[in-house]
Amino acid sequence: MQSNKRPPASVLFIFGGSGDLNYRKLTPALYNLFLDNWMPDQFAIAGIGRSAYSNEKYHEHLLDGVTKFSRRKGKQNGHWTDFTQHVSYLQMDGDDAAAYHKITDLVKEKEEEWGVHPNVIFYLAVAPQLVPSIAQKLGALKICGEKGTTRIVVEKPFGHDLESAHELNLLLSSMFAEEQIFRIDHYLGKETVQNILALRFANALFEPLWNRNYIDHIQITAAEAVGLEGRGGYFEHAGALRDMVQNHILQILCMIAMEPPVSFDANEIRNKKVDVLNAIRRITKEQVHDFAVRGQYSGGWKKGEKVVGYRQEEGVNPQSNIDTFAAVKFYIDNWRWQGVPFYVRTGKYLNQKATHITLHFKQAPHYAFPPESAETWRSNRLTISIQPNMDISIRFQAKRPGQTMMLDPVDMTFDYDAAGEHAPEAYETLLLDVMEGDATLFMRNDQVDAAWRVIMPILEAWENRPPQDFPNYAPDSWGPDAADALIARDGHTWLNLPPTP
Ligand SMILES: NC(=O)C1=CN([C@@H]2O[C@H](COP(=O)(O)OP(=O)(O)OC[C@H]3O[C@@H](n4cnc5c(N)ncnc54)[C@H](OP(=O)(O)O)[C@@H]3O)[C@@H](O)[C@H]2O)C=CC1
Ligand SMILES: O=C1O[C@H](COP(=O)(O)O)[C@@H](O)[C@H](O)[C@H]1O
Repeated sequence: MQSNKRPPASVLFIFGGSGDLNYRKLTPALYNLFLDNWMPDQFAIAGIGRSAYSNEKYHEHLLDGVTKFSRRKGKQNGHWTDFTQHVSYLQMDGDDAAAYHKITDLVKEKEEEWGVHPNVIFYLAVAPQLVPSIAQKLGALKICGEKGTTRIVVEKPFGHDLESAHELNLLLSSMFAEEQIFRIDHYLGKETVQNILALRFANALFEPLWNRNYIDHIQITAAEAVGLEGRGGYFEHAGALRDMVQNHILQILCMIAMEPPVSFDANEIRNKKVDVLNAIRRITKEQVHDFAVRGQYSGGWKKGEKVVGYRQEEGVNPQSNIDTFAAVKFYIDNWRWQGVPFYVRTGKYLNQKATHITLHFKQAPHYAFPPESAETWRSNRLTISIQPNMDISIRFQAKRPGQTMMLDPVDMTFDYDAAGEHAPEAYETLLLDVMEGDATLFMRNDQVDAAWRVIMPILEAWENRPPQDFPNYAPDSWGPDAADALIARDGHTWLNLPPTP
């Protein structure tokens, strides 16, 4: 094990300790931090839920999740028993104020055992409608007044729309200081997303090109091959625009479009990002059909397996108008990006899992080669692949070896995959940041509001005008035809990268 500068003593309460997110992501991440020697010397983790579990049964349940979902794929589970010495389960109803003494009792017990006052972290991995009720009860606990040492982590979606997000922000800030509130967006913890900052701001090479003078347009794709995975009840109240665009995709867009930060101070980075959100052109509800496309998958075949359509999924209204696909064209009205379209798209049951950003450069000002020398001469592009491929690739024209002047596009690629299973998962990075009190990769209240403001006209237009053509795309496709038309109107096509061999 390497020797790391580790966070101070911490007690972590996970509301939703019996839920899916903890099973698949949080506990595997915490166990990896433990194996990599990043957990504090003194720590305790308490999962909270109404379900009944003995500690022993709870550990078994969590180990199952670790074996299936950890990046280590079940390797090094030999240290599991050591880890579970720190993990317990508290059966309680988050709506029952009388049960909250269980929390203060555990903190007190650990304080006495360790002889220090620990960080107390409340991770709210529960449905969004439960968040206000739990937050209110936590706010009433005496330990929550202790600024700096008590933190609350709120999962996405943060609110349901601009108004509810605003209310939630008001509620949280009436009980916690801003530096105690960690609004999580797990995309910001991904290694390849963080690397966007390194690529842009540690290299002078790209800066002169990174603007409207050289960039023709930008595409961001966050395609998912999976469907609902049992989350119909949640998705029916969300939809792809809320689930992915309002948060993950707009955050990536901010990192691509933001101005260089003066320092890596949390507020400096967040200021630069919020400037981008505030500069995104507001469209009216009437303009929405020119800028946004929605889709919903039908039943069909997915990699040789028969799957049901969205409206037949469990927990879904058989007449549902919820979007499982969304594509939007954004403009950023500022000096750097005037006139450069940013096309973004996301969807469930698409042809493959692929998250990537491509910057398509303008054509060379004068092309002296014979027209037949190349298939296309607008082929300069920079691709940042976030997942599952993790690489950065520059495409340019090169002479085909031989006696004639024929050109071919070639790729120069940096493979981030080399770190393989050693690269930390997003939730590892973010949980460590919470324990250390570093909010750089978390959303500030004004960022959340600004992101909602960007998508509200689209949400409102979609809610008021039912789609006439749902379902409108087949599983294993790249979404509805209208999404191709959205970008084709401007003379472009979506870039679908070939799958990993
Ligand atoms: N799952 C995922 O991949 C992702 C989830 N998220 C977000 O994480 C949050 C949780 O999602 P997920 O884990 O999938 O949801 P689940 O439905 O799997 O889990 C919900 C959890 O909430 C608990 N719960 C419900 N009611 C109460 C109550 N009254 N008191 C105490 N606990 C309660 C449930 O426990 P019990 O029934 O035992 O009470 C359960 O542990 C959501 O906001 C979701 O959007 C974000 C990104 C990805
Ligand atoms: O937040 C969410 O993200 C996942 C996709 O996350 P990824 O890390 O696998 O790309 C998405 O499936 C889910 O619907 C959404 O809530």
